[in-house]
Amino acid sequence: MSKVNLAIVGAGLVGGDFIDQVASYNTRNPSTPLNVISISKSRTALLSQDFAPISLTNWRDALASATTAAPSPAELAQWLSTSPLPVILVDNTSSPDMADAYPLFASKKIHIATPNKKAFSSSNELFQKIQAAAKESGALIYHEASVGAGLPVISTLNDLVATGDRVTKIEGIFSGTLSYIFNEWSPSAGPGTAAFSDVVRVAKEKGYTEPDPRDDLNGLDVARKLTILARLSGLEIESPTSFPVHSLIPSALESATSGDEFLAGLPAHDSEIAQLRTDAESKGQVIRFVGSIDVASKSVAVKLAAFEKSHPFASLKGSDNIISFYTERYGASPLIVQGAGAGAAVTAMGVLADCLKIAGRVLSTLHPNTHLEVLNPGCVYVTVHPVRFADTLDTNSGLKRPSSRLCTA
Ligand SMILES: NC(=O)C1=CN([C@@H]2O[C@H](COP(=O)(O)OP(=O)(O)OC[C@H]3O[C@@H](n4cnc5c(N)ncnc54)[C@H](OP(=O)(O)O)[C@@H]3O)[C@@H](O)[C@H]2O)C=CC1
Ligand SMILES: N[C@@H](CC=O)C(=O)O
Ligand code: NA
Repeated sequence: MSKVNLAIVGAGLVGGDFIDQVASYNTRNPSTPLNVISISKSRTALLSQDFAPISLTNWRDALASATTAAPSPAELAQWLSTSPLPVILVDNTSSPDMADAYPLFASKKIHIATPNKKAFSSSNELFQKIQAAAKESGALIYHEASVGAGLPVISTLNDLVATGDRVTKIEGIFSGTLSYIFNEWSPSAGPGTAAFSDVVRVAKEKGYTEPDPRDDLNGLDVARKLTILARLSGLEIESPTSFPVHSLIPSALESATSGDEFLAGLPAHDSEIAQLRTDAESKGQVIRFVGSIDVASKSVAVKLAAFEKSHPFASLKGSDNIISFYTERYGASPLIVQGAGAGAAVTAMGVLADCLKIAGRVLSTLHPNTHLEVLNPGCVYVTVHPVRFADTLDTNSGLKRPSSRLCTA
């Protein structure tokens, strides 16, 4: 057995690119393909019969004409628990209902790869339940793309923590949307001339924003990312609204009933925010939207701040994120991760890389010279070590059997 089944939920910007990347991966790796057994949107789905792989040729047309109702998370979990192969749920939605069902999926040993921040950044209770269910069943849960899209942010933090380094502070620009908006609106190269509302509209057109751009502009998306990183650094964060978060939503637009209504009303507020830019420029500074976690004082904050043009945050390009990890080992010279932090292709890449890591680790349990060790029993991150005594693989059942043969690896 060298395959896993993938159940994909969400086929929008990120999900669509993800499916295309899986199709391309399977073409390049025909002997070890990722078997896609379902693709669902909010209302309809393509579901495999008997877990046979779905053809990804023309999947968009097939999904557009599908009439099968999308299964509820509980129905999906029930079906996937009968999969003859290990199965990965790929949640490419931003749905809180999906996030709420992670404990159920994990309890059935359904592995999860996702860019959806909700499960790890909502209530601490949900976060704890997911960890407990994963620990109990051995389900692996990877969510690299939930912070900084495909950039290695979560894996870097986990490596720092797992190797015994002490993280003291994390700070940076965590929103691709807000990075793009402020890099364009308050450029380090010269005086900014663009209207704030125009730049927001282009950010949405480029696919950087959340499905509803207010989720970026209200600071909540950054707050969710900080919540995830703070929790992985060992801080107990009750929710993403339990610390100060700056919102860029004008108070008069707080009651807008849709993202489109909000965007239509935004130009009327361009001059309010332009004053901030004028003030910063008069001091030779630029405005950036930043997040910080101070581990020692347990303080987390999302804020607008002015930076000298020589500061690394001032010279970012496009939708780049920049994240600085200050730790005991790195001393005064922080470990910095920088690059595109939003967009369909780089986000889907992060999700696919997580699927490959899960597949590699799940399948390596079935191979003779490696085994899995859960580093932190409350945590879902694992590493692979060589073992001295090999297990033999029963190729019919796919189960490991202990063997007394000494492994030479
Ligand atoms: N865009 C980016 O740069 C980044 C995005 N992310 C995250 O990736 C995720 C996806 O974002 P994006 O692709 O932009 O969003 P989209 O709105 O483009 O796509 C969302 C998809 O999810 C489906 N969906 C929504 N709710 C449900 C549900 N309850 N059950 C089944 N399907 C559902 C939608 O179906 P339908 O079409 O029927 O509505 C749609 O196919 C989000 O969590 C986002 O935060 C993370 C990093 C970067
Ligand atoms: N809207 C988010 C997408 C990634 O999480 C962002 O702009 O960073
Ligand atoms: Na990432």
